[in-house]
Amino acid sequence: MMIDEFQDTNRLQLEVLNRIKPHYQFIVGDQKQSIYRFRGANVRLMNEMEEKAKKEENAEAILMNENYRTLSSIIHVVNKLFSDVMVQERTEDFQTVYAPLIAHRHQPQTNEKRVEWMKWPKGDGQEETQFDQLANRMVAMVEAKEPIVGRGEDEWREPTWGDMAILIPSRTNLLLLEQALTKKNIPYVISGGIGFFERQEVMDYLTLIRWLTRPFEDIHLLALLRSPILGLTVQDFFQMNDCLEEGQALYELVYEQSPQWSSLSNEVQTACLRIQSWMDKWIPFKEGKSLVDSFMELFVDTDLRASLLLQEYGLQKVKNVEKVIQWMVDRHEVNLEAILTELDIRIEMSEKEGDSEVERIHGDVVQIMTIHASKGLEFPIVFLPQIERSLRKDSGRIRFHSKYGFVLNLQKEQKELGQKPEVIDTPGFEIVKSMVDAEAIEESKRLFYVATTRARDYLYLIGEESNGRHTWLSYLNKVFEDHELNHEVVISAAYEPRYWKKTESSTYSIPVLKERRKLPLSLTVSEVMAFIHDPLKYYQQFVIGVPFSEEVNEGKSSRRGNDVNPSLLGTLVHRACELRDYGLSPMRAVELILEEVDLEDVFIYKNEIEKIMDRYSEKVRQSLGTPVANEWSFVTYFDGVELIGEIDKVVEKNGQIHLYDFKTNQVSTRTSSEWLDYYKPQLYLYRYAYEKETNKQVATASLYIFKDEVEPIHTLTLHEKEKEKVFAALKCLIDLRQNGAGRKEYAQFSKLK
Ligand SMILES: Nc1ncnc2c1ncn2[C@@H]1O[C@H](COP(=O)(O)OP(=O)(O)OP(=O)(O)O)[C@@H](O)[C@H]1O
Repeated sequence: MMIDEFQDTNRLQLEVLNRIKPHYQFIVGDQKQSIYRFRGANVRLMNEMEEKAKKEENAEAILMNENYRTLSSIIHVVNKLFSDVMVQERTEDFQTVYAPLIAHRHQPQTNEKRVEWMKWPKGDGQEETQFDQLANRMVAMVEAKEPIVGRGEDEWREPTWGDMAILIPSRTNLLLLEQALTKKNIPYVISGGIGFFERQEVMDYLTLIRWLTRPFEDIHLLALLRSPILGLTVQDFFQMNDCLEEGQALYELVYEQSPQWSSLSNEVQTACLRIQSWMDKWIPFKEGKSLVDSFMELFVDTDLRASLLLQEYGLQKVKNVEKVIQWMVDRHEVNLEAILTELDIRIEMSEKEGDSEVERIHGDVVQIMTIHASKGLEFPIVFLPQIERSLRKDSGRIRFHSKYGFVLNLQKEQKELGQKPEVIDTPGFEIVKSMVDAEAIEESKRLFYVATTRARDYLYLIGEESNGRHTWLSYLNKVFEDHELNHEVVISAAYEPRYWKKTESSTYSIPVLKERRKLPLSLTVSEVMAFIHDPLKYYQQFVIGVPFSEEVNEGKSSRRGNDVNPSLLGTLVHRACELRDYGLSPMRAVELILEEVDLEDVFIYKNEIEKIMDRYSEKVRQSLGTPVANEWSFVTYFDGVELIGEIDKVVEKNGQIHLYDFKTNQVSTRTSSEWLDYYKPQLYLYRYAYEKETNKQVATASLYIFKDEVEPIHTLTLHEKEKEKVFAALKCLIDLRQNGAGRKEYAQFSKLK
């Protein structure tokens, strides 16, 4: 049995191994890289295993400290640093002994320094952050075409963006880093597994819950306005900003309909009104029937559920939100704040998860990932920011230790204001706490080791000057003084702001996290139709996912009294026509389809369907031709994008293929030729799809309008110009979607239409 990455094993896993009792075990691991303590990994096990192998007769421990990855001058620094930081001999079982690496890869010039350290001066009023400085340095490298990088020892070349990786200790300051890179036009991509809590729909729902707990806090209010639930753009925010009076809070503008509103666009006003209506209903938040019901109701009320269902994999997305709702309910916490606190801890944990199953990105872009995610990977140039970051200690007030049992330190609630709170404290608490802290410190050293050893050719470290203890910066400072590292490390000067000039040939747009999450684009034919007829409405419905309010109203009013639901009627008629094609009598066909659905007002539907079916007589059907397919559904490709649709009927007549799109509910508001005009783009797209997928030529594509008693068939007359226009519109739509265009861009198309 062979086991790799053994340093990340926990006791239970080891127990499983012991029970399997393999005849031969081959275990590989590196104590220095044990970084999954939060998930139960136990560095002691590797230590124990090593000791055992040394002692046992039929076992052997082999030290593998040859390094073929990293240039020798970096290895020298790493050796000096970690010989000092880690121990030479263990005094505690969770410590890591440092065995120096033996460098096998040598650089072209022996005395060239390959580790750089930027001591970023601390200053509150400073305009630049360490991330800006890091970005300047990156641009400088590409401009100056150094340091050269390579594989092995013989091939050397100039550095490119794709050679660089920024490894971050956590995602906390990711936004600052992204801003700095964007400002300098540096192309980048964020890699790493997207955890459950980072899914767009889950984040959107949580944005809603966060707002619910603190509706007057700008950050939560802004997040909600910006989320796809309300979908305001940055431009909208500028508009709101212009509108704000001095000293006025954002919530005052949003929650109070004032004369100021007249200078806000309709979109912003609508968003504010929607948020106000939620405010009236939901705040202060009271659990109604049950917490789960309230959470679900909120999901529905805000239209988030409906808008998810309209999206691709809609049902899956709804299930994901329901899962997070269940997760919150299962906390059994006293209030929303407490649930959110737990949630933040959970998210903080999952940030580290992602392991090394990170797909490598191809292309000339800088990669950003957490150090945990970089494990097992290597990059020519590694940038390590925030080395001043202090250790995050576990703040738990109740702990368990195998020797001391449960220990705790809890404050009782104050009986009266101003009274000193009573503390319940067990004697072992401080001892256990300091032991756990010591373990955390050791793990933090190992994380630093993992980060530095990802570099093949160059290592750049940056951190704000600080006096924090147990920080990576403090280790560097100490070793630097003790070992005169200045022969091996460049102490970097501050680089002036530099901007990468976007050249015309540069094809890389900056892929942001949101884009990486995007599923491959697929469009339905009816979606394309919606865009062609009203781009702005399309944006609202398909991009933001909010149904048009007037449409919602219309939909409701049209179902009043004895009216039938037109789309259901359409479906039923299609199905009945299909059954007719299979040879069923008209009566039997109608009977069967009505049995399939459970309808209250079945007679009204029956009546309507029969009226329509009368017109789809035997004679009519035969005149159409021999059926090839009913409801022929397709997924075809156009410009690399999926195009999805369904053709009601395909027939063959005199050796030629004809396509029909049945229209059962078109009423007298338009004439048949107006309907044809309206549906032309759809017929062009159907022709395209059928020909592309079957390699057969289509002779005609027609609408079959049931309510047109005189002449139900309306055939598309092909016009090259018209066809070009339809596909040009489709291209525009693809372009807008792929570039994440906002309301403004769609609005422009509305004007052009
Ligand atoms: N014998 C060798 N000769 C030349 N190159 C080698 C040799 N062995 C490994 N390498 C190269 O060294 C690099 C590191 O190898 P590998 O990923 O197997 O090491 P590792 O011990 O798993 O590293 P880590 O645990 O630090 O991630 C790779 O680029 C690999 O191609």
